[in-house]
Amino acid sequence: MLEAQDLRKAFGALTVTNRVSLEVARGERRVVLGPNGAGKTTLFNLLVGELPADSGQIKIAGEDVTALSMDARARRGMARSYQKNNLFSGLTVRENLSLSAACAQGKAKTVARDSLRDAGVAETVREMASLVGLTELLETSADSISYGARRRLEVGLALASRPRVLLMDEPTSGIGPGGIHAFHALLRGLPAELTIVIVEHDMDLAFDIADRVTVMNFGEVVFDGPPQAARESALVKDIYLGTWAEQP
Ligand SMILES: Nc1ncnc2c1ncn2[C@@H]1O[C@H](COP(=O)(O)OP(=O)(O)OP(=O)(O)O)[C@@H](O)[C@H]1O
Repeated sequence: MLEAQDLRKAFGALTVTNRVSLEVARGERRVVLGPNGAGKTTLFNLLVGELPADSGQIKIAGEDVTALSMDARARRGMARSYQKNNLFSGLTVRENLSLSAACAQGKAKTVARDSLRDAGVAETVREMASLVGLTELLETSADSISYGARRRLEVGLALASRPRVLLMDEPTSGIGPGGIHAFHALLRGLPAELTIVIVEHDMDLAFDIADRVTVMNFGEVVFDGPPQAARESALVKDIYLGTWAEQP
């Protein structure tokens, strides 16, 4: 469903992703692990089209999207939920979800009460709120809900476009053990055919949800395999203990 072939990106003299290839099957839960600065966020930026790759190729469902804009990739089913807070804090949960659904359905030209009351938009909002466990909080302002609920709302916003591929950058960062538990329940409740790629720092959490794990270090993929193999890999352990050094 999502393929990257030999992606490379440099900022000046600093190469931040190099020879990155991955292939994520339809419905797969892929976790991308790696220490700070390994290039995980940059990889996401390349995949969604926020950054152009210097070289390499990206495909969604077999179609080459490397030259396409972020919007064009979104129309082909790519969505991303952000590490940073990306909500309209003055608006309610319902209004946030409605705006996202109206945009995704091309009904936001006159963003106003009319588009937000549209039956198709309202239906999507109901569905997404239920998927991310926010039905009870629909009328609450986004700045009054807990941090964990805000993170779930961000996922809801990304889902409102009914993506085929969802990229999540550290969706559980800073939400505490209870929030993490709720987030994992949310992940398990998402449609089985949705392809999900998650950047996650915590290995145990990653192993709990991953079908397959990709480990990055110094901008390169250094491991790609099932969670159990990642858990047993001396290389992966070394990277996490900080004793692995880049080979010349
Ligand atoms: N726009 C930019 N200009 C210059 N350097 C950048 C830019 N964006 C990222 N970098 C550098 O690229 C490297 C990889 O950063 P990136 O954010 O992709 O890593 P990461 O694995 O997501 O790390 P973290 O877990 O801390 O978010 C870092 O050294 C970072 O400083």
